[in-house]
Amino acid sequence: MPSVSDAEAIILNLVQLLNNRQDVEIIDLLTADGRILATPVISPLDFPHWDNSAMDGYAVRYEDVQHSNTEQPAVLEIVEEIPAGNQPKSTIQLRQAARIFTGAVMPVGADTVIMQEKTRRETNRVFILAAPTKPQEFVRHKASFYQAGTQLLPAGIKLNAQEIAVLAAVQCSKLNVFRRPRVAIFSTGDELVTLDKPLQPGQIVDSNQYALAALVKESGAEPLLLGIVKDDPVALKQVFSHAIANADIVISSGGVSVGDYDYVDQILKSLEAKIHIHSVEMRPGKPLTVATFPTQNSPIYFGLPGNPAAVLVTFWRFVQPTIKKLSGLAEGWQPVFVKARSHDELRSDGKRETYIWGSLNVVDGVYEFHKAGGSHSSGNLINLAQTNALAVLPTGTTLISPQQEVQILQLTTDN
Ligand SMILES: Nc1nc2c(c(=O)[nH]1)N[C@H]1C(S)=C(S)[C@@H](COP(=O)(O)OP(=O)(O)OC[C@H]3O[C@@H](n4cnc5c(N)ncnc54)[C@H](O)[C@@H]3O)O[C@H]1N2
Ligand code: MOO
Ligand SMILES: [Mg+2]
Repeated sequence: MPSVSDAEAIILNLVQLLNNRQDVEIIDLLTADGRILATPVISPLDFPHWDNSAMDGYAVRYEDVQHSNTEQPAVLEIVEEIPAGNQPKSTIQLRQAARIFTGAVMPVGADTVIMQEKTRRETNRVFILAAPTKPQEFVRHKASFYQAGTQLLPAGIKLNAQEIAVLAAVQCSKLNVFRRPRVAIFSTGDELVTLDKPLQPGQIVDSNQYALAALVKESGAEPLLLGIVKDDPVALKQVFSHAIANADIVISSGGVSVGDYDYVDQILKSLEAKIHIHSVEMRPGKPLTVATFPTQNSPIYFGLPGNPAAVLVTFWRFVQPTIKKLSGLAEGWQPVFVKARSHDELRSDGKRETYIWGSLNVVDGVYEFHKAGGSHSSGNLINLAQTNALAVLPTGTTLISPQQEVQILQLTTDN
């Protein structure tokens, strides 16, 4: 049975990245947040586009004001007023200044701006009450932030507000992003019903389908919901075939253990799948199955164990990084681990790497993990609500005492 880190390496090695030519769509900038840029962006514009003032004040020649102070202020003639958005008309000569405002174009001849708080004005003259600390003070020079023609944004980054602002500033209204990965999801089990049906004895709601749909969307992919499939090899094979043909990743839950009605293994064999993982040394999630198929562009198949907590834990640990890596993200698709102080005692039998759900908070600037109250059975989904972290006890560790340090998997979808 592979360890969790061996299983992770096997899985991430199976990922075929989306292609930056075929798997691209053109979208409007207003809908770009959260998408992954497929083509680098180069702009023909310099930033700033022209020399401009960083302050409301006066554009001057440094040589005129370098020795100014309150006792002996330089006195300059104001020859022009330049609000933002206007093109200056005059050239600033010796002992001249232009009234200027933040963001306005610097006039030719001036090289320095004096903020208005360091000046006194009398009609068309300005007294400079303090020398600038250096030549060119408060001038934002053309191309000092970004030079036209160089790479502005690389491919493979996730677009957030910062990048969208940059793209707007360079007038990029349409852009190439990777299409969202398609993830087929189905649940297996004769006991499962949709949530709108009255529950008969022995039946439960197929909550895994809802959990997985939300997880897939949070990871930036598009879920293809294939519903509930009975524990029937014929029906299962049909849904498997449809899923394989229509998705980049296929996820099923249930039916991967050793019970008489756990048919997944049998179906995979009949589809000539290559089974890469059959079980993992972890709790919950031991019977995780991972396979690929002998088709071109085979999706990666994840047979997640049916227990609701096992579904979430194995998704966070293995499926989410797989989706993110496949989606074109150049980096930052790996799970994020942090160290925290455990508020509670955490226990494991030490036989498998154990994931204990709870919440991660910052207390006095230090991460603190609180174990969720209630049962930590992998069949219990109730106390998973309101959690945001998993404490990880490696194989061989049986106890983490209160206040002891513990490794935490953060359950953020963003990074
Ligand atoms: N003899 C053994 N029995 C089990 C083993 C084992 O090693 N030997 N492993 C246990 C572990 S660990 C897990 S995890 C489960 C995995 O079971 P399956 O993947 O075969 O899943 P099922 O048997 O179909 O269901 C398990 C459990 O989860 C509930 N379930 C299933 N699907 C859903 C759904 N869509 N929504 C909500 N709940 C679901 C189902 O009713 C069962 O209670 O096997 C153990 N047994
Ligand atoms: O692998 Mo499990 O421990 O019941 O989820
Ligand atoms: Mg079973």
